[in-house]
Amino acid sequence: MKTSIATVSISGDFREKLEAIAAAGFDGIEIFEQDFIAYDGSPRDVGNMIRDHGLEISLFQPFRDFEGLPEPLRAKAFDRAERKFDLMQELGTDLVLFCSSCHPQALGGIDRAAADFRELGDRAAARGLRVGYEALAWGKHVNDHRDAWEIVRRADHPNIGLIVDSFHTLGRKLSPESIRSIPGDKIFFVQLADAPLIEMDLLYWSRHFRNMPGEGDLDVTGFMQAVMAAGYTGPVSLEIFNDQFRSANTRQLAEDGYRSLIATMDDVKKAEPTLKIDLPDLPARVQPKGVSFVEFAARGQEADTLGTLLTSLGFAKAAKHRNKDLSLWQQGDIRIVVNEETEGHAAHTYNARGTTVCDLGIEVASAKDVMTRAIATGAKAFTQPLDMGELEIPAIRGLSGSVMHFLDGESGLDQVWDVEFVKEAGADLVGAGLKCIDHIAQTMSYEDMLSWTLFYTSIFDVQKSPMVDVIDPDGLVRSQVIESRDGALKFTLNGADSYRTLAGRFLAETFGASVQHIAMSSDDIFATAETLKARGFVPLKISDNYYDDLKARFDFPGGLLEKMKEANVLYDRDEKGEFFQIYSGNFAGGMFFEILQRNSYKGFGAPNAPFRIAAQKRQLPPKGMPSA
Ligand SMILES: O=C(O)c1ccc(O)c(O)c1
Ligand SMILES: [Mg+2]
Repeated sequence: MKTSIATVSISGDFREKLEAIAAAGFDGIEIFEQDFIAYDGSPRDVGNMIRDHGLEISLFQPFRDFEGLPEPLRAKAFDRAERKFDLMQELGTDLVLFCSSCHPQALGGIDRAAADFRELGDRAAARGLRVGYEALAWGKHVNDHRDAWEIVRRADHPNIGLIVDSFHTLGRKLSPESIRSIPGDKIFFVQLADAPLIEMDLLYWSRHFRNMPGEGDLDVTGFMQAVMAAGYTGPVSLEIFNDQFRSANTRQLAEDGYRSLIATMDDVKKAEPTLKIDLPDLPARVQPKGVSFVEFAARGQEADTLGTLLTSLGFAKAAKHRNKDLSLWQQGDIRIVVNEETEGHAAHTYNARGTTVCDLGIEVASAKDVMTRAIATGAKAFTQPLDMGELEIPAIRGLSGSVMHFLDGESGLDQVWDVEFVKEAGADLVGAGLKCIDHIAQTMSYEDMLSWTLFYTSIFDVQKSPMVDVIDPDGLVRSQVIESRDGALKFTLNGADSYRTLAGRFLAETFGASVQHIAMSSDDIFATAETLKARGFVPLKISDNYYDDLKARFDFPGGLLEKMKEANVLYDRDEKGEFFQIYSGNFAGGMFFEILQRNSYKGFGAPNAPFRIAAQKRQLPPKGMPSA
């Protein structure tokens, strides 16, 4: 299976785009004419530059407003086509996309359009070129792939074929099923794009909001099943118009594109195993079992401060690594590793960002399967030299330099704590009732949210929630939940637009670190609060106004509101149950811990977020001063 991507899909100048597209693993590109025109180089040089990157030109596009014109416009359109045929031959590509006409003087009529394409087919054939016809969702007379196919069918010319584009079909809510009955060899090319479901003008939606398959709400997999069932054997190409992508990181976008294409085609293959798809068999998305460990990079005084905070939270230093400067802090099923090494990945992370989370360990059924799937979808394996007796725990680089390890029972990797660590004698493992990690909150720039979501949803069997807005006194933060079906693994992704928000300040102060807070669950938050108080833990102080408002919104059994106020507990309720939260103060440039109790409640306390953020901001030093 050949993969391709339209140059308009990603940011950068022409050369940067090519480098990123080639590095991400694509076989070819669609040259979007504007990108070519903006480039200062001859068509031959451009063609050679593309081939020097190991890429082929799978398509040249778009040619607009061709069919159905009255004379003399018609003759002019053919002349224009001949000029572009010249260009294609210089570039070295044999396929061009003609999109359905939006010309105000275009006359309708399927047979008129078919006749135009038949004549065009003769002219293309004389040069060994092929023309594909695409119905734009907003075309003047042709805006449905079924009509475009009827024109191609009646043109009845070997050099004239159809181009289908998932956006134009699915965006108009047309069923892709009719594509199944088109002869596969008459489909010359297929373009894929997803989009979030937003009610708006089709053209505007298409030109500004398309995104990578899997990032939006359209059934791109179902569309592609129909195309493959037709017997299509050509390249599968991405064509994304997105305002945000035009300014985002070029390499990241190209990697996202490749990841989305492979994951989508794998979905197509799994949904309809009888289809012929030339793609290696991949393990299915992996069912995560939970967070095995969270590793902080810290050093000296900062490591001591973190240790003091962990102690006040009920953790005990349970073990030390045999060879390395790693401490294991434990409580219930929660493991926090503090890495004070001065060489290697944690040390690099510490040097760049200060105390921060440098690694996550995820428990899975098969580490081998998750690695195979992650690597096939473009993730890079991460390795470090091992000392004697150390286990090789498979790992990949996540986004923004983070590292994710996979531990399983299958290969005994979950025994690492007994194999590599030595228990500390007399560690107080009674704790404060914290049982397990409920969720991990990652802060990122808003433009990186789709990349992270795609990263998780293409590897793990997880669902994404709709995005919600969280109001910070200094801006908006967008929040999205990524959650496994049974809730064993939950991430909340927070996207900051402005550096003035709490999330944005964290990004600025930690140079783009990712994990900002870790939420841990208790079965009895008030008992936990008592123990924590005795251990010297200082909760985030919540305003009295908050409790007055709670009193107005909910009926509480006698004494509960007072207990919450006393312990600075935040509260929420949904149709399933109740939710209690306590926050720690900030440490290390804006990180914090959350303690929570869920009584069947499914959410994350979103209504409390603005008040929690405001309280956290009161703790910060004045703007412009570094935080503790
Ligand atoms: O928005 C457009 O004009 C446009 C052009 C070419 C395409 O292939 C397409 O899907 C849309
Ligand atoms: Mg298209």
